[in-house]
Amino acid sequence: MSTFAEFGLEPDVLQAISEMGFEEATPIQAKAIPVAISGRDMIGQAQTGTGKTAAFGIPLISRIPVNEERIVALIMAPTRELAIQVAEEIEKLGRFKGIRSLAIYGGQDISRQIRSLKRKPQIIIGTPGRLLDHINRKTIRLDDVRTVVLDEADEMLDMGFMEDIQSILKLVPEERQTLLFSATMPSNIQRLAQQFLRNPEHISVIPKQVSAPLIQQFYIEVQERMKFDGLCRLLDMEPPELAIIFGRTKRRVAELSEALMKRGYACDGLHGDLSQNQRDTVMRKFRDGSIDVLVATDVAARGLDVSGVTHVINFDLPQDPESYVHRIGRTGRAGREGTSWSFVTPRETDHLHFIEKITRHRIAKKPLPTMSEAMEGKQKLMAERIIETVSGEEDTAAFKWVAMQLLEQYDSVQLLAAAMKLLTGDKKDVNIELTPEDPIRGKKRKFEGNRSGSGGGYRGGGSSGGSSGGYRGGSSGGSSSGQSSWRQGQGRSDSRGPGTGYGGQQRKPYNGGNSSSGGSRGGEGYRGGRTERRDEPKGNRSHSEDFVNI
Ligand SMILES: Nc1ncnc2c1ncn2[C@@H]1O[C@H](COP(=O)(O)OP(=O)(O)OP(=O)(O)O)[C@@H](O)[C@H]1O
Ligand SMILES: [Mg+2]
Repeated sequence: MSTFAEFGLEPDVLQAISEMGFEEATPIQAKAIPVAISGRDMIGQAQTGTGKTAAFGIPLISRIPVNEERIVALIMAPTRELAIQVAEEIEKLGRFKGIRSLAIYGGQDISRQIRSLKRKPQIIIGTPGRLLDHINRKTIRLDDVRTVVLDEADEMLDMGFMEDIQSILKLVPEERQTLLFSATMPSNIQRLAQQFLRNPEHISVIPKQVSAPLIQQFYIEVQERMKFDGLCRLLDMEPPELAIIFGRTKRRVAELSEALMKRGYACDGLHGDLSQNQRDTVMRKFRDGSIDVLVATDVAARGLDVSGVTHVINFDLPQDPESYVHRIGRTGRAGREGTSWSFVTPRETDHLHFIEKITRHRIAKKPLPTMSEAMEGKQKLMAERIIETVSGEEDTAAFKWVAMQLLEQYDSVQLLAAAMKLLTGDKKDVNIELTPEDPIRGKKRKFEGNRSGSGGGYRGGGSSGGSSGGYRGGSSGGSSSGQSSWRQGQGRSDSRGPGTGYGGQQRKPYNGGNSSSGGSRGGEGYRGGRTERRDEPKGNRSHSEDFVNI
């Protein structure tokens, strides 16, 4: 358990941390902050939702002189939404010190970004494509950059950003610090690390199981054609506070969000075919709770941190175990609990078992919710809302006269039942037809089963020893990280009150990261041999638009 004061941070930075509601450092922060402040290169791996952003953000801000007027730090992230979010966190952390940061991403008016660059930010947070665009226009110079952070580095490689990253890093002085962060470290990351990092410290607080510990994971075996009704029943049976539903392709997400809207759910879709304005609007609505269901492609799988996400639903299974880990990691964050559901068609059960094997976590099978379970869930929600309204502050005076008149003529139970039926807004008669998706081909990975080889897998750093794949629990040195109970003391409070059935969720003490030593069982040798999961060829890339095809 570490308090932030132990790192010898400046008062301005400590004040910012405290105003953000952080009382104790998370395990990755406790280990990474001192190393990063010392200026060393580092590979940092820790479960989703455990504060990796501040783990690199705090040292970054601490190392920048207040009166610096040049760009001295660069953070790269794979998606626009993540760049925006990381920029917001950096902004908060650097507020009292007066650090200026700027997000640079595709889809946003470039001249506006050029105007903002005149404010002389010290930290740039960007997606690779747009960054290169600015570099080529000479509106961004990297000659003075002393620290580079690659957030979700493995995803950036996977999205085909290797060349862009190479071109960008060539322009950064060699005398620099490079930090690389992700919850997953497939073996291709080694290539990147070898090329760009110098004698990096491996810091990992991944226990045997890489997925976040506070997520209950379930799956439902369901025929493709039953998925949509199954989804509606699930949402009714277990009404989420906020939910993210992942679909495989952009078309799928567009169809699904439209279908859910038709059935009366407050939802919207997020995918790479939308304009940046539309994407921003959807994210804003989701963050402020005007919608409670976000349907998204994997564009939302990495890094996004939305307080109050209680459920993640894989409407379609992801292609690879890393995606699964990151997708479900949108819930169960910052010491809170969450639930994930995955729909698995009969032909995909092998693929699900493969995900279980690689993530070293059993996913419990549950039956498809029945219509009556769904109805019960809906009614319970309605009853809670009514009670909340009756006992709350809400002014119902305007309706009382009508209520009294109705009660004179009709039975009270009948009246309330009718009102609830109307309130539930049941639109299950609305006919919905989704274009069916092919099942994920659970094809064998190239290196699967290579038990003796030097195959990849999730490499947690830290631990020495064997070279076979699988998840490596990294912090073999018996870290003190396990029992800390970091959580936010204040700051992001949930706007929603109790009554949705999830509002009063307790924050649990953090108990991730208590890694057993030498966590590797070795053997899976998974090398992330990802088949194309995206629905657009890589060739469409241009530097003026970010390449985001999900
Ligand atoms: N020390 C802390 N105490 C309490 N809350 C914290 C602390 N550090 C970070 N948080 C909060 O935890 C949440 C998750 O943090 P963050 O997004 O950095 O996680 P992450 O490890 O980067 O996850 P992912 O792998 O999904 O990107 C954020 O809301 C953040 O504000
Ligand atoms: Mg992150």
